[in-house]
Amino acid sequence: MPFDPAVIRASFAVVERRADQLTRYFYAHLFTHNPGVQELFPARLAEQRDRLFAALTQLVLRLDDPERLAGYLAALGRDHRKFRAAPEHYPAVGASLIAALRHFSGHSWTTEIEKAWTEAYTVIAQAMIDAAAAVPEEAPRWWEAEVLRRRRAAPDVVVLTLAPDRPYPFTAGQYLTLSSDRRPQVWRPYSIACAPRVDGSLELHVRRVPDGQLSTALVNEVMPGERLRIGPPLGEAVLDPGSARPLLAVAGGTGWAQTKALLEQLASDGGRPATVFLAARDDADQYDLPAVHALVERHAWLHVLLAAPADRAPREEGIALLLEGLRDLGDCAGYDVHLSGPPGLAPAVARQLTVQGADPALIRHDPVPATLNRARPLTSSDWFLDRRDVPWINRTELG
Ligand SMILES: NC(=O)C1=CN([C@@H]2O[C@H](COP(=O)(O)OP(=O)(O)OC[C@H]3O[C@@H](n4cnc5c(N)ncnc54)[C@H](O)[C@@H]3O)[C@@H](O)[C@H]2O)C=CC1
Repeated sequence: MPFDPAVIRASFAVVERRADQLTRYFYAHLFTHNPGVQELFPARLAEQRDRLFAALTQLVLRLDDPERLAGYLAALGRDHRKFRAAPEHYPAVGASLIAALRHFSGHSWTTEIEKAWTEAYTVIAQAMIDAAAAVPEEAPRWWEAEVLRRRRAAPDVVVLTLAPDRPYPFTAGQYLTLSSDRRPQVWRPYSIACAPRVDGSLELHVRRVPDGQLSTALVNEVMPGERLRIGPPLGEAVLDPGSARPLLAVAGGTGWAQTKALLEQLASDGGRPATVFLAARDDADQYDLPAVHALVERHAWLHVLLAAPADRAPREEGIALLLEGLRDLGDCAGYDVHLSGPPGLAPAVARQLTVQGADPALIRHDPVPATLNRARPLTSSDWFLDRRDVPWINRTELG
């Protein structure tokens, strides 16, 4: 690699806490210097800003692992075909990114850092451009998909069945990005909730989130017969194809979608011992129980444990209940572990299962959003103002 990953990482740590301002500055810079580009972006940029920084964080995390970096960049480059990103757009984005990094690094910005970022961005952009160019021109930039069925599974959750207009090759455990003309230019990721099917249809589980532009449209407005747009499949949290180890999956809320796909795939591969912890906010929030029961009845190798606190219990209670249930499992050595659910779940559960003997190299989950990495305090007063767990108190022992 022409640049030093350590220089990039150290410089990224300086701006990480200012992610919001940095990305705001980035887009302002990009739109000011490139009139017309703004049309490619959604009207409400707030969530888009978060996504840019999340992608940047994923890149920085992979800098030391050229193979994983290459895979990530190739998928990102192919995915950007759906935005009609062209090679000539990349220098403009690079210039605005470096301007933003420089602005928020203050005095710590040096010519050495600028050189490292410029070189890193050149490598990143070229890898994305090459990956996009390697896709045959006639290959779809996105797929049109008709909503075949829409089932309201809980007051704020719908299960959608989609029929893509062309074959949609994917591996169980992957996710896709989805867009609707009801919210132009807004693309959101959803795990595919099934293994590949003979009829080519796809299942998605969508929960309406507060202020969620697309999820609100999908849960409240979208009807069977309507057409949506889906981007190419993404994600690496798939089954290890060569593994004969037992599987341990932990799913929170609609994270069940990914687990369900993995279980269907295990079943079609002949099955192997699998234990699933399925956590919800309360009993009524276990939105897909008929499918869970059907899987358990059909497959003797499958064991599912449901974790749901009493109605309207505080969120912390749901988390505690899940972690307690996992603790009862005891030794977790030798499992393939799959985690899916809200952003905090994977780090918390991975930490606990590792203590219980799980091998960190066998734990898989989708990337955790960058917002979780922003907890690093800027100053000592920040540190005192932040609410945090006190690590030296074991709450369960106190109770
Ligand atoms: N592939 C994936 O990882 C997928 C992730 N998701 C994400 O899953 C989330 C689903 O949200 P909701 O359904 O609202 O779930 P939720 O926020 O209601 O959580 C469901 C349950 O998960 C457990 N949980 C939550 N936070 C935890 C933590 N920090 N540590 C340990 N356990 C925790 C609790 O038992 C909770 O009751 C969304 O953020 C969505 O983006 C959804 C689909 C697939």
